[in-house]
Amino acid sequence: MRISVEDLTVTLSGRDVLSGVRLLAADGEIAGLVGPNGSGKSTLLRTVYRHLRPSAGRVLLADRDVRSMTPVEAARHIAALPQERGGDFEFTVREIVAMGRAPYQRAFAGEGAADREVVAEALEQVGLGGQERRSFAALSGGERQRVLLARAFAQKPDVLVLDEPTNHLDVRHQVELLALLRAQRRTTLISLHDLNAAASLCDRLHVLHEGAVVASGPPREVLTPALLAQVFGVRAAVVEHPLTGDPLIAFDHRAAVAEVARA
Ligand SMILES: Nc1ncnc2c1ncn2[C@@H]1O[C@H](COP(=O)(O)OP(=O)(O)OP(=O)(O)O)[C@@H](O)[C@H]1O
Repeated sequence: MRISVEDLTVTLSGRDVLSGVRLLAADGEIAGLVGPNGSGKSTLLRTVYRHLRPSAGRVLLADRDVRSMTPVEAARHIAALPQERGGDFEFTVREIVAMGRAPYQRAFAGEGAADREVVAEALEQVGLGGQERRSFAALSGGERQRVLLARAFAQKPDVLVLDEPTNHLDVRHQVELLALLRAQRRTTLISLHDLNAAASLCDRLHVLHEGAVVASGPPREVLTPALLAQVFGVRAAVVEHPLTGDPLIAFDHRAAVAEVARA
């Protein structure tokens, strides 16, 4: 299901944190949001999953404004992995993943066999099969991230909205997560700080800078040395990845250090 963001403005504490943002994730496509700290990525994602209300513009899922949906309807369509956490600490791994099935259960009806199957499958997908009884509070940051991702998968949404899902993950789990997202073939809007991960995963990238989209397109067209200098303030070469052929950004860490030293 396609997500389109139309002329979105979000005002927080009297300031337009996003202004006139337009972007698209086509059906089945993985669209990446990249941009420096504070550029508005989380604000945009929060507005897509209805945590924030736009002051102008709208977010459409296919042709429907997400604000016109009931909470249950929205939860059947959109699953989010937000950056902020909390409130989940007294639960086991399985209980948290099973929460993803709530939008499909009638009040007090509890879980059915089909729900149990979906929960088990989601746990397997993130490599947490067999760990159902562990307490969420006792997990590492990366394990928690994978539990919350399994909850989003268990929701069986049309659209996944993921805010920095590779945070806390070691490199193997990062690679596995990206492979899992590719294999899902589900419309996905994802923010990533790791530009090389974004270049390899995303069909389309949207670059945010100071609350506005400054470039959109396939990673190869968007991630140019000029854009990296203008938007991120870094010197970098963009070469071809020797194993995959994806664009590979080689940052000049010495230049960055030299600039910081000069400032
Ligand atoms: N509740 C709020 N009230 C006022 N300003 C806010 C609020 N939440 C975020 N902002 C501001 O909005 C801007 C964008 O923040 P946002 O978290 O969307 O950026 P981001 O691109 O996700 O950043 P990061 O890469 O650091 O996670 C920042 O300047 C931030 O200080």
